[in-house]
Amino acid sequence: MLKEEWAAKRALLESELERELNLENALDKTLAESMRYSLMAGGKRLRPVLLMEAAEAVGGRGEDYIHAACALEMIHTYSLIHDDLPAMDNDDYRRGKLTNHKVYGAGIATLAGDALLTLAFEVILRQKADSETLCRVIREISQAAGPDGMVGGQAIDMESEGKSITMDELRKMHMGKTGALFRAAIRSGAILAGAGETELNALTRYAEAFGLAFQITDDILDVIGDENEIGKPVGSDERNHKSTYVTLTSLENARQLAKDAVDEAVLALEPFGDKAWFLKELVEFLISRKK
Ligand SMILES: CC(C)=CCC/C(C)=C/COP(=O)(O)OP(=O)(O)O
Ligand SMILES: C=C(C)CCOP(=O)(O)OP(=O)(O)O
Repeated sequence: MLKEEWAAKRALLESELERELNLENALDKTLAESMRYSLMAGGKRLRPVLLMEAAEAVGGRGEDYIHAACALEMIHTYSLIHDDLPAMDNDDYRRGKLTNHKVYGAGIATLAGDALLTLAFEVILRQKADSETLCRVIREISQAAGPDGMVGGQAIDMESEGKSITMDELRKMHMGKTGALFRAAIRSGAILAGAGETELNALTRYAEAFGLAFQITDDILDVIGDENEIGKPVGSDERNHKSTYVTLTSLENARQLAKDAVDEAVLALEPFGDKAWFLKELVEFLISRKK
């Protein structure tokens, strides 16, 4: 069952992330607390779970890749802390709690993000794998997080506020801002578990469709979601004058685009049969999610 498997993988992550954040030996207690505040605030842990499940789809054991999985969640959490800062989206709530800068101030919040990003690369070095494979995975993740991936997409996002952009530009922005890390998560899990080129290509196709379905759903939830359930403000895209799949088309159209992306993702998994059951159920669940 999807929920049980997801919960089991999440539990493993929670305890490993907890172990990584050693408050007692921290050079600066406030910084360590602020990193912990956001990292342990209960996200869905989608990216690390995807990494582990991609490994399972190619016959590996997800648990064996826990360090790479933790590193991804640290990078994702850093990006959320920075995304919420006054200089970016200026949001007050995230993961059902006040945003990091609302509690610790913008300076410490910026440093907490920086620290999680750098810690991620120390943590991934704990991952057992032959050095060539590990270097390949670190390259996947750093490229996805960097200027030609997440950071680049975020820059396009900021520069597009208040402007009308085309569907093509929107897709390009999201492929960087959100899609790149999902893609790196899935590819990294597959690479670590020894996927061949054909398997890797199929999972990359799944990853790209997954990212698209996730983003369209995020845009839809920003319009019709329940603030208490999603743990962050709704209507923020409109307030920040952002183009989304909903504003560029319509709610109905956005729903259809999300469904098409799910179909594409499921199709990409066909060669894996039952081994990819979790990835299949997850993407199907994704478009009906409430948070
Ligand atoms: C380098 C940085 C800061 C990257 C941010 C990446 C990211 C996916 C932010 C959240 O996007 P969003 O603003 O669309 O989502 P939410 O509604 O969750 O804030
Ligand atoms: C990419 C976007 C839209 C930011 C939120 O990501 P998630 O929806 O995965 O957030 P958490 O569950 O990790 O809080």
